[in-house]
Amino acid sequence: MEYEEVIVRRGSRGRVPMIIAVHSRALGPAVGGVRLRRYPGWRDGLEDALRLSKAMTFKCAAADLPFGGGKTVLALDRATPLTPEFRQAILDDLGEFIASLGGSYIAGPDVGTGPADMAVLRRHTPHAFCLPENVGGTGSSSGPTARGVLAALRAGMRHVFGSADLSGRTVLISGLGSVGALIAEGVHGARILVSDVDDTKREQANENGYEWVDPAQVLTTPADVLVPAAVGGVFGPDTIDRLKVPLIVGPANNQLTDDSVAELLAAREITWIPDFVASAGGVIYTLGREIERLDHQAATARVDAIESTVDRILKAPGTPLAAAMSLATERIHPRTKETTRA
Ligand SMILES: NC(=O)c1ccc[n+]([C@@H]2O[C@H](COP(=O)([O-])OP(=O)(O)OC[C@H]3O[C@@H](n4cnc5c(N)ncnc54)[C@H](O)[C@@H]3O)[C@@H](O)[C@H]2O)c1
Repeated sequence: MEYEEVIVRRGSRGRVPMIIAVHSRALGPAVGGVRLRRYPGWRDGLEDALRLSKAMTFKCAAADLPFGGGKTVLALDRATPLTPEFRQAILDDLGEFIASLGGSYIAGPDVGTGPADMAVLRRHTPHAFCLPENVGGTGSSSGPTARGVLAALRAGMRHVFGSADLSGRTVLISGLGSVGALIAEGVHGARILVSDVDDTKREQANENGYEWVDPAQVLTTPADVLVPAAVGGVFGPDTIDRLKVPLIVGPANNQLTDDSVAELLAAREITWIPDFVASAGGVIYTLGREIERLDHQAATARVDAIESTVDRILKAPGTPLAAAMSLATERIHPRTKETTRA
């Protein structure tokens, strides 16, 4: 089994299956978000926990963090309404569960949970991060996530265009949400195109002087850089033929339908910066501040170091995905140096 520990427990208050998967602690305590969503059965939740905890190991290792990969899934059934009381009961159960692990797993927010839920866990255990600002946490991670994407973008620009200067370049941002809007504010000098399935964002785009692109046209609109900042699974064998961009870098998780798409993008001479590298700014910053107790400057410097990580990945042979995976793997399993005796 490639996982260090996988525990499934049913909470005594909420009676919801809670799955904590610890993929690896080779580099430090396992960190990973708490996913609270409905599943056909708890075994489907288990699959998610296994897949996502492994992805966290690689995300942390690629970011050179002293943490391993873990994940929690709280597998709701399809029917029970998620009332505030029920939510509280589930989180109290989980808080006790995490406390019983003695620090081998540290929880953060993920799909279905946020900083306020982490504050509930903190009543039971110190092993939760990304707390609201009013209880001493760093609050939303969107700012450092956007900062990390901009760092990755600079490295990508240098690789593709020979300069990180965005003047006269066209940047197309898909998803004008909390991260996408901050990226748009940060791409100084560029012509900015934005797109969102939420049509009410059109006004926000107009007010800021961004040009609007219909979501159906995103994959066929020519631009210098495409920034996926909405949902995953956007690049697959049937969609990438239409792309008219030389560089893709953005925060959206799991952008490729599967890893083999990285080869197809490379064959089309499109530079794709792996999402788990580009999107790591939030986790780097919040862990740094709340768990490692770094000051703002030191944690921000770590986020900015995404630029040199991407430089390194883009200089390595093979696709950027293969290079990022191999960088992470080297850190997780450093090759033991052979010693010879005289
Ligand atoms: N917030 C973070 O710190 C963080 C960290 C790592 C990764 N991410 C990932 O980055 C992405 C953006 O995160 P966010 O916090 O800004 O989310 P968000 O929910 O604030 O914004 C997402 C935006 O995308 C839009 N959208 C949804 N589907 C779309 C589609 N098919 N085409 C165009 N627009 C679409 C939504 O209307 C929304 O405006 C997500 O994939 C998220 O998982 C976020």
